[in-house]
This record gives sequence, C-alpha cells and structure tokens, in this order.
Amino acid sequence: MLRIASDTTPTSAPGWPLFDTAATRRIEQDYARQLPTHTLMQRAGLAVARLAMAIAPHAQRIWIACGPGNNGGDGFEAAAQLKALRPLSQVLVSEVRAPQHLPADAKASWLRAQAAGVQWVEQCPEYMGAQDLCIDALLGIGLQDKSTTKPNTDQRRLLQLLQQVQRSSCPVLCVDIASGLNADTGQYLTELAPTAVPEHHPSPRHTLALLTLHPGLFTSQGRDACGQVWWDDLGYSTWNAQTPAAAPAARLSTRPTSGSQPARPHSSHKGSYGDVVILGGEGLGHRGLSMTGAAWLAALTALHAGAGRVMLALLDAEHRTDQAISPWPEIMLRQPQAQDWHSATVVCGCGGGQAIEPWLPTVLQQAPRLVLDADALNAISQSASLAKLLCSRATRQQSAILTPHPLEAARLLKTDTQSVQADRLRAASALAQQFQCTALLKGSGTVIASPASTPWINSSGNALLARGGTGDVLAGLTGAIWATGCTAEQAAVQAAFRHGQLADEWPAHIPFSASVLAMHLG
Ligand SMILES: NC(=O)C1=CN([C@@H]2O[C@H](COP(=O)(O)OP(=O)(O)OC[C@H]3O[C@@H](n4cnc5c(N)ncnc54)[C@H](OP(=O)(O)O)[C@@H]3O)[C@@H](O)[C@H]2O)[C@@H](O)CC1
Ligand SMILES: Nc1ncnc2c1ncn2[C@@H]1O[C@H](COP(=O)(O)OP(=O)(O)O)[C@@H](O)[C@H]1O
Repeated sequence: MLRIASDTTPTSAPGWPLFDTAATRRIEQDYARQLPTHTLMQRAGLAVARLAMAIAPHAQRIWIACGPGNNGGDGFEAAAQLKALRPLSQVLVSEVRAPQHLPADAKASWLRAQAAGVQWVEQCPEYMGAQDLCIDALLGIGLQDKSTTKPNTDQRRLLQLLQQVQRSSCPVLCVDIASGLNADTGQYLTELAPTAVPEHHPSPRHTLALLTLHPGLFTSQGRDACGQVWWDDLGYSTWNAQTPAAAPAARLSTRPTSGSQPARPHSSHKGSYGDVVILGGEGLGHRGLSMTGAAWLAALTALHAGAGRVMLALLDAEHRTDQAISPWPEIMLRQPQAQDWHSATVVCGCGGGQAIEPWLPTVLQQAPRLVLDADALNAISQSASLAKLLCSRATRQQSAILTPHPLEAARLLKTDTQSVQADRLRAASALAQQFQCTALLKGSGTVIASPASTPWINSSGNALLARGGTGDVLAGLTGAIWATGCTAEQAAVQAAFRHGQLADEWPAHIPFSASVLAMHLG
C-alpha cells in the first residue's frame, strides 16, 4: 500500500517513520536552509509530474486544481513540468487565488506554469475521460479549521473545485495528502468531506506524499481518501537519513523482511512455542445468547498460528463433561475452575458476554501475559476495581494487550466513538497510558500504542475483515505470537500485520469468513 517514488534510504529503525504536521514543518525548515530558494517546490512539482505520467500514461488531458498556498504551488510547478515533458497533452489548470496573493514560492511556480503555456480553465472540463487525470493540489498540510468564520470568496472557490475533484470520474492524484484530510489524524474537516458517494464506481486514487509520510494517510478516513500512497522524500534521506530534525509521531509497520513466520529450530518442541489459554464463550444457558463461537475462533487461530498447546475454557454453564469433545482434538477443553492461569498466555473475553466478569479478578491477578478483548474490556470499563487490577499488573511485571474496536475503546476512555475516531493515535496512546499496557485499537489503520514508545500504525488489511469474528481471530493470533516469547508490543504489531496481510492476499476464489481466515494462518 506504500510505494516509494524516489531513492529514499530506509532508516535503521523498523517500519517507516510518520511525521505529523508540526514535525514536517521543522524538517522542511531544516532542509530548506541547505538548498537554493524554490528547490523544494521544484522537486515536488517534478515528482508529481513524473508520477502523473506513470499512473496515467495515455492521458490526453490533465486537469490540475491548485489551492491558495504551497500545495497549490506544487500543482503549478507540476503543470509547468508536465507541459515540458508531455507537449502533446492538454495541461489544464484551475486556480483558487490570483497570483499576486500567493506565497512567494507558489507565485514563482505560477509564473513558470504561465511561461510553459498551460491552459487556464474555470473548472474541471466535462469531457475528461477515464484515461485522463485529475491532480488535487488544493490543500496539503496547511489545512485549517475555518468552520467558525463566514466563508470568503477563496473558500467558496476552493470548495467548488474540491467537490469537482471528489466527484471526478477519472483517476485522481492527490499532492501530499487528499485535500480536506487532516494529515495528523486522517479525519476530514466536516465541511470538506466528500458529500455523496459518486454514482459511478469511485475512480482510482493515488497520493504522492512529499518529504515525509504523515499518520493521516494510513488510518481513519485516510486509506479511502488517499488510495495508493506513494512517497518522494525530495532527497531528504540522502542528505540526512539518520537524524531527522524532529521525532516521528508514529511508525508504519511493514512486511517482515524474513517472511511472516520465523524458521523453527530443529531441536525445538511444543514447549518452545508456549501455551495459549482462551477464556470466553458465554453459553446458551446463561441468557439464551450463545457466543461460544467467538472463543472457538480464537482457539482455532492460536492452533493454526503455531502455539505449542491450546486450551479452551468455555464459560458454558450447560457444558456437561460427557459432551466435552473438541471438534479439533488438538484443542484441550478446560473447566475454567480447573485451569492454572499462572504460566500460560491468556486470551480473555472473546464472546465472554456477562459470564466473563466473575473470572476477571483471577486472570487479571494471575496471568503473566493477558490479551483482553471484547466483553472483558466492556466489563473493565464498567468496574473501577477491575480497572485498578488491570493498572496494577504493570507493577507486578505482568503485561497486558488490550484489543478494543473503537466503541470498546470509547467505553474504556469514557468518551464516544466519534472522539476516538477523530484522533486514533491519541486514543490508543491514552489507553496505553491509562492502563499501563499495550493498546491495539482496531479498524482501518489499526493503531498499536505502548507506554513510553512511539505508536505504530498497521499498514495491512482491508474491508474484507469488516465482518463478525475477525476480531476474535486477531485476539487468538496475538496470544499465539506472544506465547513464543516476544514483547507485548512486538506481538501486537506482528499479529495486526499478519491478520491484515492475509486479507490483502486473500485468493478471490475462496469465500472469506473468520473461521476460514483462522485456518489459513498456518
Ligand atoms: N512542508 C513541506 O515540507 C513541503 C511542502 N510542500 C507543499 O506545501 C504544502 C503546504 O503548504 P502550505 O503551508 O502553504 O499549506 P497548504 O496546504 O497549501 O494550505 C494553506 C492554504 O490553504 C488555505 N486553507 C487552509 N485551510 C483551509 C480551509 N479549511 N478552507 C479553505 N482554505 C483553507 C489557507 O488559506 P488562508 O489561511 O491563507 O486564508 C492557505 O492559503 C504541502 O502540503 C506540500 O504540498 C512541498 O512543496 C515541499 C515540502
Ligand atoms: N475496513 C477495515 N479495514 C481494515 N481492517 C478492518 C476493517 N474493518 C474491520 N477490520 C479489522 O477486522 C477486525 C474486526 O474486529 P472486531 O470489530 O472486534 O470484530 P468481532 O468482534 O466480530 O470479531 C479487526 O482486526 C479490525 O481491525
């Protein structure tokens, strides 16, 4: 989902660093000081022009919507470059602001576009076709919330052009970030969000991030808004790869270089890969709402993901001993009261319903490694004493991984889902801080945060996962990876990546469901 459009040097740390707007500005200032005036915008414009030619090689018309700031400047510069590189194509430019009111760099690029002979148009021509290209250079990281002031002429004009970009039936290339999207959070400003789903299929979208990558490209509404993300660091890493002028706000997880599963030493045995105990699955006998399937899914996943031994403790009051036959003989069934919680990695809460609560004090106190999911999280959000037990685990060197979806996260943080989604990095970090554990906030662009470390955004996964039971699979997978002996943070990052990667590589001829996903984990 991320492609590199330049000779960018990877940093020695794992994953790709993601910089928020403030950090990007510091890096830009640091870098711009070393370069002749106007160099960065010229490089940006050339990078946009080159990518435009690569993604729309047969475009006869390229329409560029240029905003009032330097993002617009990148658009003018790209227009000038495209006119020189593709003299036979029509390069059509619409602007928001007259050149005399543009920032100095953008004005210089406007003059270059004018000299190159681009064609100025009032709006997106109606005759643009599927092979043509629309370039969105309206707003980048300079986006501000202007909802409290009365819109002026520039703002109305910008909105008019933005709506044409968002409804475009031809491919769209966004410069730096999709206009209207907050680069730090991946949330649209409400008044700049696409208002209606286009009648036709959404056109392909590409985004060329410039200089740095931003968190908002990869989480919340960012994935849909930005589509395929490309990155050109404008030469920064060649100049200064190891000590950027600002710290990243997050890191983007990437495909492990050594393959998804490490080789198993010949002398290893089942004890080398740890025990995973699943505790959950309220039975029909409790309230007439069976959720045992969720616990089975987690157990099945742990089994296929390679845990040494898997035990399943169902919260099923009706579960008579003579019926306790596992459809997967490798999965050992347990009565919760018979289970020793002191040594295994425990995955607790999947389908736990109301029956999970009485077991939480025991596992919170005893389990050395504890993945808390679903109803275990809901119970903790409603009980100060359980929350206290969870917080105190860190002082006993017991770690925990919380795997909430946004609503469960909102309950834990005593807020609403909208606020969680408005800043997913902040929400995950707040959970990690509040409960002194690793928090894995699920959804598009899963975020993994641990106290005192830079959070991660998971780069894999897609909406194939948006169906019941896939979260239970993730919980079981997290437990299985953690049981092999890595840290909580590593387990959460690796599990989220592998879970999403499977969905990304899902063969079209195999119907997708959570249980089939679980069985493909091997
Ligand atoms: N930084 C870098 O490293 C590099 C940066 N580069 C490029 O520069 C871009 C950043 O440029 P930037 O700082 O000029 O901001 P930008 O995104 O053009 O927006 C500012 C303009 O938008 C307006 N405006 C804002 N909000 C609005 C709203 N809600 N509704 C309507 N209007 C709104 C705001 O209006 P004003 O406040 O002036 O009225 C102002 O005119 C960056 O994304 C990248 O493309 C590359 O060239 C090289 C490396
Ligand atoms: N649009 C999406 N893009 C990427 N991942 C998604 C998307 N929708 C759901 N997922 C993933 O699917 C899983 C769903 O988990 P959850 O909501 O807990 O489901 P359940 O409780 O039914 O198992 C999570 O890992 C989540 O990150």
